[in-house]
Amino acid sequence: MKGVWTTDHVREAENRLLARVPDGSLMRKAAFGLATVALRMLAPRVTGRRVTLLVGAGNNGGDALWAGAFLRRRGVAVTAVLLAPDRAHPEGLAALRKTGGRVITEDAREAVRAADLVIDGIVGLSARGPLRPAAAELVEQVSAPVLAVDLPSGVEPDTGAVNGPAVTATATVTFGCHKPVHVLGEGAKRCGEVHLVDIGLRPELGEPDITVLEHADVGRLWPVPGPTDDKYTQGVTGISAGSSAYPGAAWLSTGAATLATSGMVRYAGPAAEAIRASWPEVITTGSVADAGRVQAWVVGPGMGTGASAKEVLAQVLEAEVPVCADADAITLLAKHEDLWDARDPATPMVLTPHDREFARLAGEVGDDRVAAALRAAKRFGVVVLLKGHSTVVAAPDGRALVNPARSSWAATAGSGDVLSGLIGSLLASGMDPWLAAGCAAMAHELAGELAAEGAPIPAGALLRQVPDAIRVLRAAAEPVTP
Ligand SMILES: NC(=O)C1=CN([C@@H]2O[C@H](COP(=O)(O)OP(=O)(O)OC[C@H]3O[C@@H](n4cnc5c(N)ncnc54)[C@H](O)[C@@H]3O)[C@@H](O)[C@H]2O)[C@@H](O)CC1
Ligand SMILES: Nc1ncnc2c1ncn2[C@@H]1O[C@H](COP(=O)(O)OP(=O)(O)O)[C@@H](O)[C@H]1O
Ligand SMILES: [K+]
Repeated sequence: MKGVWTTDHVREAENRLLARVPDGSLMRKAAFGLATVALRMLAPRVTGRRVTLLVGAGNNGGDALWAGAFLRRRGVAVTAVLLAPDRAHPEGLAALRKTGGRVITEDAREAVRAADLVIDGIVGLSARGPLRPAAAELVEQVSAPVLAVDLPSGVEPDTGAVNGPAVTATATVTFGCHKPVHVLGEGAKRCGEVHLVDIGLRPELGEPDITVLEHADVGRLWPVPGPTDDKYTQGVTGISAGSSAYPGAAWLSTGAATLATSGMVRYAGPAAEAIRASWPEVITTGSVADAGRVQAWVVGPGMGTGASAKEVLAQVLEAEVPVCADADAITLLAKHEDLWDARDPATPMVLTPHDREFARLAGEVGDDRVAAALRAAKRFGVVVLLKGHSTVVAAPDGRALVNPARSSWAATAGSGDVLSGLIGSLLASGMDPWLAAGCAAMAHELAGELAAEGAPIPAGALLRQVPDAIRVLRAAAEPVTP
């Protein structure tokens, strides 16, 4: 598991650390790590290569200047462009000048265009809003790889939001820990490869604000049948989905539950015949009332939002087993407040809205997706999985998890139905609902990646890769044999 800390918490931790280490040592450590990554990006030839530093008003620029001094000692031709000459970090500037680095304050276009590598030290943790026009104009001239200091300038550090001109980095060096920008939204895409440089901050940081699961974590958590298990003991998943208009949603969701875990799947709804034909191992009935016992329900995909769908949703909520409510079930819950009364608040529930469903339920998502999901989770007493390129999973107790996607191939019609089936089967296995949603999000994204291999895919292709995705996750959890 990887931890992520908000800028406020990073700053507090930095202040505690700064109080007990010699002046300037932290920045030099950070800059040395930055220079090391820069050298790797320049390799194999380093001497005589041209590195241009874009230097802003604060310590972010200070890091870039100190790194420039380290690079000079390795024979790199370093030019620093000072965007705020009066406020450039004095010690960093002195260090660069001492090593023979060139410093310019105007006519910087050529230095930017001719660079082999650009280091973005325009703004870091104190960044607010997009790049200012002068910086934006310079950044537009860049064609070389960009190494961002702490974060790509112009991106919001705590949300990853991009609301105007911002740097797109080839790689980003983060100091001490990961921050929200490195895992959230457009910002995460702008970071490129993220390198963590240890500056001794970890002991000062406390509990992370956001968790990012890794393949091995999910592989370890994935339910595996034991020698004494049978089809019931592993948990039975119930799927209440589909309609005559949308039988495919039922097919995708049921298929995902069938492929994700070894227990049993029951389907209840109007697509029973179609399900029987393609998933013969699923026990099908026409209605939730006749379905028999399940350990978790998935409800909503393609079920419609009329009176009969509302009645079905109420029955599922009254069953007092964990529920994953998706798609139309979310719209129904937003429309009919009385539906919430059908639910036992102590029984786990996962809601899986995309942005428009979220807006119906809890207002516009806004830039801060983690805060929005946490707010809704607390308000409704449920786990909220907010879909998108970075999936956010928030629990009512304040836990937040982010699953950053490596590609966007999963953004295709019906792929959300697959996700709900995965979550349902993990809930049925008895997994904590926050982890169930997080593990499902990762398996889902990985299945999409494996299926796509660089070309668009339908949701059915993503579904078929679920077993391979589970294999990859479980393999990551196995100890490496020498
Ligand atoms: N505090 C520490 O001990 C350490 C800090 N480090 C570096 O310090 C950085 C934070 O430094 P600072 O707090 O001095 O602030 P920054 O360097 O992030 O920002 C400096 C100033 O830039 C201006 N600014 C804000 N938004 C802007 C925008 N969109 N365009 C242009 N200018 C903008 C503001 O006036 C702000 O105060 C970190 O990102 C990291 O790079 C590292 O050296 C590690 C140690
Ligand atoms: N840009 C994106 N990059 C990666 N994954 C995405 C992106 N947009 C959406 N997804 C994922 O694709 C799925 C889409 O679900 P949803 O919007 O419910 O579609 P549908 O209702 O058609 O199944 C979700 O799992 C979501 O997280
Ligand atoms: K930066």
